[in-house]
Amino acid sequence: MPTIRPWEKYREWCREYRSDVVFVHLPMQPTLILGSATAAFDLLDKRSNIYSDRIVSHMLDLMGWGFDFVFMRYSQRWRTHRRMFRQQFHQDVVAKYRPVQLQQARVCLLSILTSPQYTRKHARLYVTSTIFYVTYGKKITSMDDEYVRIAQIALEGGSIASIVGAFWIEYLPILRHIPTWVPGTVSMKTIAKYRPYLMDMVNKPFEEVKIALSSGTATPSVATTLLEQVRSDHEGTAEEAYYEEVAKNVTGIAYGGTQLTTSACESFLLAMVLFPDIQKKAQAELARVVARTRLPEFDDIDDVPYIRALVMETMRWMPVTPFGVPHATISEDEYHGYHIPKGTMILPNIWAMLHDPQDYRDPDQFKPERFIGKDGKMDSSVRDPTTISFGFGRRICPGRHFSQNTLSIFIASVLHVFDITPGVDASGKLVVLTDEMEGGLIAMPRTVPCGLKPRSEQAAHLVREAAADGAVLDSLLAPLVVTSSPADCGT
Ligand code: HEM
Repeated sequence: MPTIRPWEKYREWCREYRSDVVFVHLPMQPTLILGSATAAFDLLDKRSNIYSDRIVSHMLDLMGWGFDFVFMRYSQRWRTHRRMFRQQFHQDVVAKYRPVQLQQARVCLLSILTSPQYTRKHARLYVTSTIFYVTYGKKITSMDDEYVRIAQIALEGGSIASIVGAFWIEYLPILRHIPTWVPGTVSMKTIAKYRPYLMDMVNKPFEEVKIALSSGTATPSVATTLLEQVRSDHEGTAEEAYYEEVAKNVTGIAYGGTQLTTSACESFLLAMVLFPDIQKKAQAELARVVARTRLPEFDDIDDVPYIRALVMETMRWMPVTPFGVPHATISEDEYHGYHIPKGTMILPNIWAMLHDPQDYRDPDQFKPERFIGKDGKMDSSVRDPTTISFGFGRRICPGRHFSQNTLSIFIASVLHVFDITPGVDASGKLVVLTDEMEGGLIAMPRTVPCGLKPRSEQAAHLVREAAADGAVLDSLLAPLVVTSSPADCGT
């Protein structure tokens, strides 16, 4: 199986065989690639009762990812985890996290104003600090924070372990018994390297919240809500330990989504430089609706259709999970005359679906206009890319509402305050940007601009004022203190 930008190869195969489904005979792993939205909806949505399983990955399992219901088999254990997670992140609940998202977006504006050459780092910090605050009530002021570093390394391990076809252990599980000192045991060495970080990522912050809760000093968060709920429902029962573990697991999962949301923020920044006319149009809408005398709020988003379309186009143009998370069949099936065996891995080629010229003309162009009708309102006849980019059926991303809010307020805030240009690298050369993506399960733009300049003195003043007048209150306010790390301009 291709391991570098596999989504492009998968599309090639579908074109070569003139089919929107292509069957690949991997050793011991029948695999079906879905190349069109129709095939994905037909199978993963309409037949979700048999298409909602996951393939057991020996790499992920041995690394410790069994806690994460993203990778769990379709089972009662998965249902319990998903239900508990959903209680904290469904559409109506996520509105309560908006003040944190807004506050962090403004901290991010101040950081960009102070050191635009670190824009990529600031965007990462924005998404990360938001999720850490919401899940653990923990304030994160730097990407050098111990917990952030642990989580980043753990996720790097997850991303590497999930590359389809990259590790022999998936096909020869017996390899797990070969000691790591034997030359060539890449799988076991990779597992041994990342597992300790994963354990710390899940356990450490949760244990901290538990201690704080017992001493009455915990900041309200998803973790405290879940712990209190477990205590009220199960204290003293045989199930208490089990539900507490579920609470720990679902809280630990949320950080996984930060990589994806960060990638989406980065794609937006890149698109604004590669398509400068779109940037100007979006800024004009914000100037008209929000006016230059204040910063955007969540309530403004309903009144700026072009910005909403721009958020949708960001999710379409550079999908951050280009082939989603593979599903698996629970029983055998038939589709368009093809026999699909039980246990088949299903790879939805999300990237190809979102670049299908039949649904999205000139798919490589960044054109929010495609989602807006002649009346200036959202055109519901054009397929909303978020019905694809967040996956399908019973496994659809349960963090999507939270993530969309994080992305929308970032986009509106940055565009209202800054002109986005390529920027210069450490040697003073203009950054050369490309629309290439890199990564595996999670993809990101290879280059990100860092030339963000305040649109006016008034815009810069608004950002400083928001910081000074207490709209953003505490130490979170401090713009990222950049120490010795090199500028992350471009890459
Ligand atoms: C741009 C941001 C995001 C994108 C594009 C995205 C996309 C996806 C996709 C494609 C899946 C697999 C769905 C399937 O199996 O068909 C998924 C699953 C999941 N996502 Fe997201 N996601 C994002 C952000 C988040 C965030 C912020 C969170 C947490 C707050 C989150 C939590 C989850 C969880 C828990 C699952 C597993 C669902 C299951 O297997 O039942 N995601 N996401």
